[in-house]
Amino acid sequence: MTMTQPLVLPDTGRRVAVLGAGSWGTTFAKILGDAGCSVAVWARRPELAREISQSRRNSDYLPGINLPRNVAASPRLPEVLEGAEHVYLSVPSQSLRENLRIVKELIPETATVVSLMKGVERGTLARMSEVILAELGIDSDRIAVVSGPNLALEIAKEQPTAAVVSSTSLATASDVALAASNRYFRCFVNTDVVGTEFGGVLKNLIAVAIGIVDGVGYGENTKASIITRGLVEMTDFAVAYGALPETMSGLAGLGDLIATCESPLSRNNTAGRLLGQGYDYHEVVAQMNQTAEGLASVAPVLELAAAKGVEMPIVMQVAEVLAGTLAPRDLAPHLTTDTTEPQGE
Ligand SMILES: NC(=O)C1=CN([C@@H]2O[C@H](COP(=O)(O)OP(=O)(O)OC[C@H]3O[C@@H](n4cnc5c(N)ncnc54)[C@H](OP(=O)(O)O)[C@@H]3O)[C@@H](O)[C@H]2O)C=CC1
Ligand SMILES: O=C(CO)COP(=O)(O)O
Repeated sequence: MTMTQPLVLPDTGRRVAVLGAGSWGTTFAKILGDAGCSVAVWARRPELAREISQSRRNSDYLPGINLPRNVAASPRLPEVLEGAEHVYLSVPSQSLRENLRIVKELIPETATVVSLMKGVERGTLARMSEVILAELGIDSDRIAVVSGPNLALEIAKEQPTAAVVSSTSLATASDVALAASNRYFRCFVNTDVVGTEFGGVLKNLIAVAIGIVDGVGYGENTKASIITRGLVEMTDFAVAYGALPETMSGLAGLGDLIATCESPLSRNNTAGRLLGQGYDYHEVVAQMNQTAEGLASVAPVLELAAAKGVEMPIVMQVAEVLAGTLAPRDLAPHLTTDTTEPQGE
């Protein structure tokens, strides 16, 4: 049996930690490393930690991508978190709370905690920043979220991309944006945490709808109709929860909606396409070997929408397709809940 080596990092820049070595955690570690940070990654599987540290590769999630030398990984949380100024979280949303309970005592007292995730917790209906606040009990000014049109593999290939960093503290958002901006990744800042987080959650649901109609074989008119009406649903919902409408027409809303709905790299889009091709929910879950957050977020988003009286006919129909009560081919025409009356756009 090969022993896991201790974490060795060049002392070149500010020390940061990334928890989660999937496609986004690893890509974000590369972003931070290429921005000059010294990056410790937590990979729960020792063999993956070894590959990242020794070969500077993550062949499971980012085949063909080389990681910079200031990125190293370990399966041992204490050495990953030691001295971290920023802690970036990139595990599946539904597992965040249990993971925070494990790492709580290990997070340095003054560290900024940054969510890279795009989901809502089932049961509590909490956004990821709310789960962080509840579990860590830290000042909300020490929490930031990152969102935007950020398909991991494209960024890992260093294709120019923009993102939004949001925090209740503009100083915290700016500090994270500085740490995470490099020649191919540019971070903008805002203080609309609600809008920035919900943008990432909601576009996943519309991307599932797009995948469904794609799988059925419908064309561009159908998809453009769903994207456009989907943005209305996203905006109505987020604004009802206090988001600014301009956040939804920016990178974290429309920007991410376009990227996710257009790309076969999107796991949500892919899951939808499988549904549209006739696979049922369980078959789709079994075929996905990466996180498709939208599948778990549908129910909590519809609960949140109902609580504010927001109508979300597209998301509702995604839920029905997932439940097997609506045929995928019947999703597209029903862009409104009421077909007896003409509706304003
Ligand atoms: N991929 C992308 O393009 C983007 C993703 N995001 C968001 O980032 C978040 C993470 O997604 P992504 O990296 O893509 O997902 P992946 O499926 O690629 O990776 C998931 C990671 O979490 C680990 N993991 C799985 N289950 C658990 C658990 N119960 N406890 C601890 N760790 C666990 C996996 O470990 P193991 O390998 O051992 O299973 C893996 O390291 C999601 O919220 C997603 O929406 C945001 C922007 C872009
Ligand atoms: O959030 C993403 C792009 O911004 C990634 O989308 P998927 O999770 O659907 O792959």
